[in-house]
Amino acid sequence: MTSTPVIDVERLNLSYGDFHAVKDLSFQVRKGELYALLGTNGAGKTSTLETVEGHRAATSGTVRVFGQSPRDRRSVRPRMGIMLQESGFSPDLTVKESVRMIGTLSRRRDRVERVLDVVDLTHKAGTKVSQLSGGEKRRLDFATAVYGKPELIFLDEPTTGLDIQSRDALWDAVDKLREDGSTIVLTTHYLEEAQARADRVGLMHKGAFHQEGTVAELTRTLPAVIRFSLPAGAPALPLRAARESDGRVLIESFGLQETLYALLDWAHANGLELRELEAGPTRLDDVFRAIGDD
Ligand SMILES: Nc1ncnc2c1ncn2[C@@H]1O[C@H](COP(=O)(O)OP(=O)(O)OP(=O)(O)O)[C@@H](O)[C@H]1O
Repeated sequence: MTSTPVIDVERLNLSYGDFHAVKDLSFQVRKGELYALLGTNGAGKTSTLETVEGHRAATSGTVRVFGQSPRDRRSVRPRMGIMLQESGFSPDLTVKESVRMIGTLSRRRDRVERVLDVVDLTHKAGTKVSQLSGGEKRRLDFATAVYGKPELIFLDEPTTGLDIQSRDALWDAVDKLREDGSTIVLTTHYLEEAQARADRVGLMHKGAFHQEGTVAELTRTLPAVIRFSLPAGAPALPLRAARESDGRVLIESFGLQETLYALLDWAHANGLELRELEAGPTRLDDVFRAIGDD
């Protein structure tokens, strides 16, 4: 039996006065998935998520979370952890008091010490929020998502301002939550993080999905890219190529391996070095760039 999706959005519309911000949007997130809701600025991601989180009423359409309306806060809210871009902890509270407050507000059970350990703030337990660095504040925000290991977790730009060690630690913690069965909804402008971790991506533009699917499904629509520099006076290339503004050669290919064979054969036969050679599959960045202004 296929279980009820954790999130089920059907023909969601959101308007601000005359402005139609979200247009007939439908998507589902299944149990255990990491779903990345991505998009251009102003695409409608925040508006959509606020509705799914129960903070905003839909203009029309239906939103179900665990099969219920997210506006039914008493039953749905304790099951979701929301890491906002800023949690707004009181600056006068200590880190430990803030984490304890998450427990009171969320009505989930956990040990404050365990949560402090997960977000690596044990050594700052007695420090006031106002005295934390930007990265430490962000890790405290992350505690709202981790506390009580909720079934559904929203991560809004979770790694902004974090150094590489803290980023890795955050993703390790997310991986552990997923092993325990949590479902994750991620928004981020760090596309490489979504590329590496999302099971599926909903890519929004101007209130609707431009594309939705796995990363492979999204990137398959664009060719892979090969870049390199050639010495002056090199013979003409045997493949269709363009020149980038910095003079590097750019070749696009839907058959990366075959094209590379042809290119390397040609370079070898002509005794040429392809300097700064890069070749790789299309990335989510490229899919974003291809959205254009349509
Ligand atoms: N309270 C509001 N009143 C009027 N318009 C709004 C309001 N909130 C959002 N909008 C508009 O709705 C559109 C969608 O905004 P939203 O914040 O959902 O986009 P987003 O995808 O989260 O954007 P970003 O990546 O820039 O944060 C934007 O054009 C925005 O200007």
